[in-house]
Amino acid sequence: MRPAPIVVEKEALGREGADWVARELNAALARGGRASLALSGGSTPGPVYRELTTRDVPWERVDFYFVDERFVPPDHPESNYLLAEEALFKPLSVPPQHIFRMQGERADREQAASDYEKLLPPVLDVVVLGMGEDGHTASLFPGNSALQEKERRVLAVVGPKPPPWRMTLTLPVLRSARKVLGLVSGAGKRDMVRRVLAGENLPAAQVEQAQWMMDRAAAGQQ
Ligand SMILES: O=C(O)C(O)[C@@H](O)[C@H](O)[C@H](O)COP(=O)(O)O
Repeated sequence: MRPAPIVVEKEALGREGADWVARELNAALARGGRASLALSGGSTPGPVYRELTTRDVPWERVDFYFVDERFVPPDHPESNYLLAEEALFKPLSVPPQHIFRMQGERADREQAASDYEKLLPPVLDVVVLGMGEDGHTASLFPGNSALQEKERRVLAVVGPKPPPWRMTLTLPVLRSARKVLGLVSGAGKRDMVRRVLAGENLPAAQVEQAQWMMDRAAAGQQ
């Protein structure tokens, strides 16, 4: 069943998002062993990542993965890795062996995607998603054939959001994740939020277990 969305003040999105992720990571760690956290890019998750660095989580037991990556080098301003590195990995001093990066600098995009499949755990514990105004999530864009993928866990795709070439987890991976937080902010996404929550045939609506968390503007409350 699709969880009811959580609506918070814009300034509280980072804090509430971080509380949610920290709680679910700790719940996953309470089962023993390590926990996996997969990160998205875009503008909305940054404040959540920064807040997370102050949360009480045994970070040395967390492995970091990526939901998607743009085909740019890891020090490029458009790199999702760079965002996570600055907001999360550096402040937490995460050792490199706990960071599983999508290699956006590779020329052979197909090979880079299939290499990443080998790194992914069978099931991700916690996933952070965003959503675009067109209803995309991860780098799964409306109308793209990647949405039909049933076998491959990671694909190289071309999308309308620049930079166009991207690597993305596929729906089977996202749909099998234990906990998914979808972050949305701004009035520009209001219409799409409504359609996704109504279960229309849009990429973001396919991840049915996602807990969407948004500010009032995205929820159409102001
Ligand atoms: O790397 C990316 O582009 C993404 O992971 C993408 O799916 C993003 O989460 C949404 O486009 C929302 O992005 P904003 O938060 O910037 O609106």
